[in-house]
Amino acid sequence: MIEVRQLTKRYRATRAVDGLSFEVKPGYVAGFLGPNGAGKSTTMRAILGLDRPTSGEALVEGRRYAGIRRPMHHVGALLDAGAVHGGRSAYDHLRVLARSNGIKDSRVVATLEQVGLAGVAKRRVGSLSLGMKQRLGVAAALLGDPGVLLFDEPVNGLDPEGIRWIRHLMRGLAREGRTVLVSSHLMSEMALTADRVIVIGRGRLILEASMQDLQEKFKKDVLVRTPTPEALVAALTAAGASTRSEEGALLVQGLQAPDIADLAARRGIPIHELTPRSASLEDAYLELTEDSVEYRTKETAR
Ligand SMILES: Nc1ncnc2c1ncn2[C@@H]1O[C@H](COP(=O)(O)OP(=O)(O)OP(=O)(O)O)[C@@H](O)[C@H]1O
Repeated sequence: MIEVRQLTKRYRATRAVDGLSFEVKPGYVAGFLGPNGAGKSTTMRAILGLDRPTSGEALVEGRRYAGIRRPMHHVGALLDAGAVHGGRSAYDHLRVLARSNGIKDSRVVATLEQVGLAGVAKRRVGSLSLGMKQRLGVAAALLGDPGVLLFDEPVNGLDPEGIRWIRHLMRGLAREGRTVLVSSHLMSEMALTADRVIVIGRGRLILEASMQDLQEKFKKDVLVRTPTPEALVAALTAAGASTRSEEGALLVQGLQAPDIADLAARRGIPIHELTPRSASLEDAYLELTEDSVEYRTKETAR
């Protein structure tokens, strides 16, 4: 479980995070979305005790990170996969981490297997490809078998095979009952991975919802074609729907497609096409974060 409560982090004049509250429960992958500079990394750093909140708090399994003894047993994170000591072997890199948290060497072997790096365990970290470094970062996060996992932009720079692997891994971790928080710029990526989304902009919460509710919320309208639009508009308006015309079709809001069909049938109005339309998730996301992006653009232009 992750609990972020009224979290604020200020850097001089910048409010990187501004009174942000949300929760992630075990058994779910939560997608953490927001435009550049929205405050995602700062929030994750606060959860991991790497940044001190100006006010508010971020708790992992009910405790502040700093108060957790041997934290790798409780929370694992993949932040910047490139930021590892290049001179050590993959095995030694993990062994140093493991020993600092009282984790047995046998666990190092097991996690190297789990992430598919057993064959390159003796290779220097510096010589590994970006995809392999990403897997090594994941191995480090999993070492202590933690209940909470944070991934900051894990698919950045990965090839399609690597992306599919990470997606699969995160879903599997949630299925095992772990709490997974993953940041991304891409709603389309999150649609394939996350059960819930937390969207932030300018350090504030814009939306926290299940992926299903988000899709429902952005159902746009129903496109209807009929040879007798006047009769249908009158019937729909009387039923409380709103309509507008576009390129020979009617766009109807306020009634679902089956209700429109039933209504038309009752009145003997012929229907030639009936198509429910929803905004793509990417469009929905852009609409949600539009204001925050504008704000940032103006701010940097100053
Ligand atoms: N150490 C710091 N010193 C000063 N300002 C900072 C620092 N870290 C972050 N910021 C500012 O805080 C804001 C939030 O940054 P943060 O990196 O958390 O956003 P983000 O959502 O992770 O962005 P991105 O998607 O680009 O990684 C930005 O305006 C950033 O410039």
